[in-house]
Order: sequence, then C-alpha cells, then structure tokens
Amino acid sequence: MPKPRTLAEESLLWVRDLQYRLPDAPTSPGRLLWQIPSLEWTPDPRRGWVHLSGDNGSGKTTLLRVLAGMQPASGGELRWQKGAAGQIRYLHQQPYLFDTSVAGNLVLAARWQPQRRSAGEQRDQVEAMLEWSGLSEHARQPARSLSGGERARLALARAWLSRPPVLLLDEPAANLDQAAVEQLAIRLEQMSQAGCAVILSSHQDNALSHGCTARWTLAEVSLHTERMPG
Ligand SMILES: Nc1ncnc2c1ncn2[C@@H]1O[C@H](COP(=O)(O)OP(=O)(O)OP(=O)(O)O)[C@@H](O)[C@H]1O
Repeated sequence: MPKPRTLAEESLLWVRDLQYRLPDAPTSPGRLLWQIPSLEWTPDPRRGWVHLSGDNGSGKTTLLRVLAGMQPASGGELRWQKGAAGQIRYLHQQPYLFDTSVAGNLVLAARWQPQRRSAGEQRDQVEAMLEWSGLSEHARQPARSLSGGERARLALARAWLSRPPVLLLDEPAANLDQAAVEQLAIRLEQMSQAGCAVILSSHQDNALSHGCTARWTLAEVSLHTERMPG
C-alpha cells in the first residue's frame, strides 16, 4: 500500500482560516485587516516568484511578517514544510545594515548562518556574494555610505549568502530606478533557479510583476491568488 502523503509532501506553505486584526482596545476584537480561508503554495520548481500586491495599507507588510513568523496572526493556522520551517528570511523595505564595511556585513552573515562553514568556505561565500551583488569595488567602503540601490543589493546578498529556502521581500523595488529593478529581477531569477521560494510585495507594475509565476492580491480584506500562464 502506498504511504499516505503527508502535509509536508503536499505544499511548501499551508494556511487555514488565517486572519489578522489590528490591535485595538483589549475588550474589542479590532478591525479585520485580512483573512485567508485557505491557501496552499508550492512554487513551480526553479521558476519565478510570487508577486504580492495591494493598495497602501491593505496589509502586505503585515502578511509577510506573519508568514515569516515575526508577528502572530489573530487566528488560524500557518505551516511551512518541515525543511523550510525556521529558515524563512524576511527582508525589510529599508533593511538594517551593520555599522561596518560592505564586506564586513557579509562576513557577519557568513559567521552567523545556520549551517557550519569553515573559515575558508566563509571567505569564499563573502567573495561570491560581493561579485554576485556587483559590490566588489565597494568591499571596504562603510555600508552606511552606500547609495540606496547599493544598500538594497548588499541587503539581498547578505540574506542570500546562507541560501535560505524561502525569502520574503518587502517592497524590494522601492527607491530603485528601472535599470536597478531589471537587475534585481535577474538576481531573483537566479535565486529561484537555485531553488529559493520568493514572495515579494510591490504595488508597482514593473519587471518584478512581469517575472512572477503567481500573483497574490490583497483587496477587501481577502487574498486573491492567480497563477500566471506559462
Ligand atoms: N500595530 C499596529 N497598530 C495599529 N495599526 C496597525 C499596526 N500595524 C499595522 N497597522 C495598520 O495596518 C494597516 C496595514 O499595514 P501594512 O504595513 O501591513 O500595509 P501595506 O499594505 O504593507 O502598506 P504600504 O503599501 O503602505 O506599505 C495600515 O493601515 C497600518 O496603519
């Protein structure tokens, strides 16, 4: 008899009756920001990302933070596949950079990653991420002196260094010009081809919306999902 398929084999993300209510007076349940009766998501293998959109204030950041486990939902259930649970990385719209050099930020990420790496491997990872992000020339520069676009690249490289299975990006295109958004789309493509499941929020129509394989839209307190053809 075939073994019954377990939840973990079914989907990367599994959600039932998840909802978020805004904090309110202790006696009142608070205004419902969004509710998701049912959602099961497994990205197409090595292809594209989820584009999460919605009007300002619709709750995109809150949803990403709940998915990342950084904020509790008001109710419902949320489960990540066993191999991904505990390894979900969330990247803030204005990521915090450590007050050290560009390379120093990557060195710290290499040192604190979940997997153990030798000193030589960590050095290789830092070199590879400097090159991947196009920041090799800036390696010794203080991270705080980078431009907005360069800061965003460093933050992404720092998150990607440890190859998390899931990456949640909050408005990664904010403050980027069109060329930088197109470069970001290329990097995201590489990440998804390497097996990383990406959900990113954006309220703009740009290279990030064109490269997605699914669109999730928050509207009227609900999440509407649509799979892109192809
Ligand atoms: N702790 C809180 N207390 C009260 N209201 C909150 C709290 N956190 C979030 N909100 C409200 O929840 C709503 C959704 O916020 P959220 O940042 O998730 O939206 P968003 O879709 O990401 O918005 P934007 O596109 O403007 O970044 C906003 O109206 C916000 O003011």
